[in-house]
This record gives sequence, structure tokens and C-alpha cells, in this order.
Amino acid sequence: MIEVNKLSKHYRDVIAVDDISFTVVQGHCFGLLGPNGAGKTTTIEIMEGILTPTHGTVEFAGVNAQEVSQHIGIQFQHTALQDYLSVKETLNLFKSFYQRSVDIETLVQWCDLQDIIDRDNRLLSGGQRQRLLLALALINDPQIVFLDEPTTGLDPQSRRHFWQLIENIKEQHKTVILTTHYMDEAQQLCDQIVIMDHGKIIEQGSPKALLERHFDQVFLTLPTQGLDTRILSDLFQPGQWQIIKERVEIATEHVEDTVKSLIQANVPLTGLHVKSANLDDLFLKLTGHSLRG
Ligand SMILES: Nc1ncnc2c1ncn2[C@@H]1O[C@H](COP(=O)(O)OP(=O)(O)OP(=O)(O)O)[C@@H](O)[C@H]1O
Repeated sequence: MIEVNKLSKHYRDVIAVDDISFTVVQGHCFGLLGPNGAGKTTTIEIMEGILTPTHGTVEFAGVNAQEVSQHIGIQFQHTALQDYLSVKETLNLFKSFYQRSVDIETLVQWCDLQDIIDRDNRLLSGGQRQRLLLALALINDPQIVFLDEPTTGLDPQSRRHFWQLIENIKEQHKTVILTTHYMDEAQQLCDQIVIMDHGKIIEQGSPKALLERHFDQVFLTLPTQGLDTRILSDLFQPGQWQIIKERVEIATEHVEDTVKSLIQANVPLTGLHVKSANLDDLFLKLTGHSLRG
């Protein structure tokens, strides 16, 4: 559906995006991931036609360049909403800007706005505001919806609620392009991801394929409290274990053997968890630093 080819964006002495190429498949949820400053917003703004690239091209299959804006909807990180208007009045205002639009009732259903439809924009919580901004991005019934960090700053419950709405949008066979620095969000929603760091792509593929490609191991984790870490140094290779937030994490391909050696060394196993690698672990492995660090 969208072909991004050898894209770069240079500012005076900063290379924000550095020769990246990828394809977005129609109907997929595509995730652009990376830490602050990785180049995600610059890439997405070039795709949206807001910024001009220094080099490279973005092509939308079956759509000529002049008509692209009619086929896309954008939820920006920051959008000013008109004071003293209700949610319904805001939807009607934005609807009047377009020749083609979705029924307000349909938008209310997609974005779960029933409870707040008569509320003044100024009284919306963070999660409610994001739901309204999503509805505004969908108002022209676009084939492609761009969401730039839509859940940043939301509480966990509102984030999960928003994920459900993105699933609703996918059910309408729309293509969703999402930037996020929440790996769990990408893992939950995205069919395909591109991981960026310092303007370059460091990995791309489906979350499942990437994890299978990079990890044969699972992780055993234990509370550090009451644990003598010298025992771990004796039992395991230096890169095989690390301490993260008051828990020791041991990477292993052989869970039973590792548990046996911990028992033999009298390591207390209260609070032992076994977890599979996730996209956070992948990011750490690829870059040597944590995404949120
Ligand atoms: N107008 C500009 N002039 C100069 N440098 C810029 C400009 N816009 C972005 N940059 C720089 O380009 C790099 C990429 O920025 P970008 O906003 O695309 O990253 P990001 O991955 O979206 O980060 P965030 O998660 O913080 O939004 C950063 O180093 C940023 O400081």
C-alpha cells in the first residue's frame, strides 16, 4: 500500500532520518518504534506530506500524489480543540470541512464516545480527548490512519481502552500507522514493525518473527532481596544475567538445568518467574540500551 524508498531528512547539522526503506501492507497495523529522537515523527510527517524529504520517495499504491490527502487521516500528538464546544459540536464542525465523511453515530460507536458526546472539550480527561482526536482523524473515512504516539501519558486502563478502538479501526480494513515507544503496545497491536534508532532502521518484520529470529532463550527472574549475587557470578556467564528493577534476570535455553543449578546452590526460588522475550528485550539486545532509558 505504501512504499517508502531510501528516505532521508537532514536539518542543518542533524540527520533526523538516514536512508530508510520499508513497505506498509494494506489493512495492517504498522508500528514505527524507537526512543525519543530516533526519527519517528520526522518519518511519519514525511509520509503524511507535511515535511519534504531531503532524499527519497513515499508512494501510495493506486493513489496519485495530489489526492493522497483525501485518503489519509491524522491524529497528531498535540491538537488544539475549540473551547466551549461539546464533543458532538466538534465532530459536526470537522465533518463540515470534508465532502466525504462518516456518520457521527458510526464514529461514536468506533471511538466509544457515547458517554461524553455532550461534554465540553475542556472537561475531557486525557483518554477521552485521545478518543475524540481519533474520531477526528477518521472523520473523512480515510483508508490510512496515522497515529503519532496516541497513548503517551495515558493511564494503563485508558491505554488498553484505546487499543480496543484501534482493533475496531482495523476491523474496518483500514491501514493503521502508529508511532510509539511502548513495546507492549506494538506487540499487542502491530502486524509489522520497524525499529529505528539514530535515524536508521535497526530491525523490521512482524513482532513474532523478530522475536523468533533473535531469541532461543527464555528469562528466569528472581527478586534480588536476600540473594547473594556472587553465587550467580559463579553459576552463569557475565552476559547471561543482569539486575533490572530489584530482580535478577537470567537468560537460558535450558530452564530445567538452570533451575536445578540454582537449587543445588541453595538459591531461594520464592518469587521465581519464567518469561518469554518481548520487544523490550529485543530493543535492549539490538542497541545495548533500554527503550525507556
Ligand atoms: N526542525 C528541526 N530542526 C532540527 N532538528 C530537528 C528538527 N526536527 C527534528 N529534529 C531532530 O531530528 C531528530 C529526530 O527527531 P524526531 O522528532 O523525528 O524523533 P522521534 O523519534 O519522533 O522522537 P519523539 O519520540 O521524541 O517524538 C532529533 O534529533 C531531533 O532533535
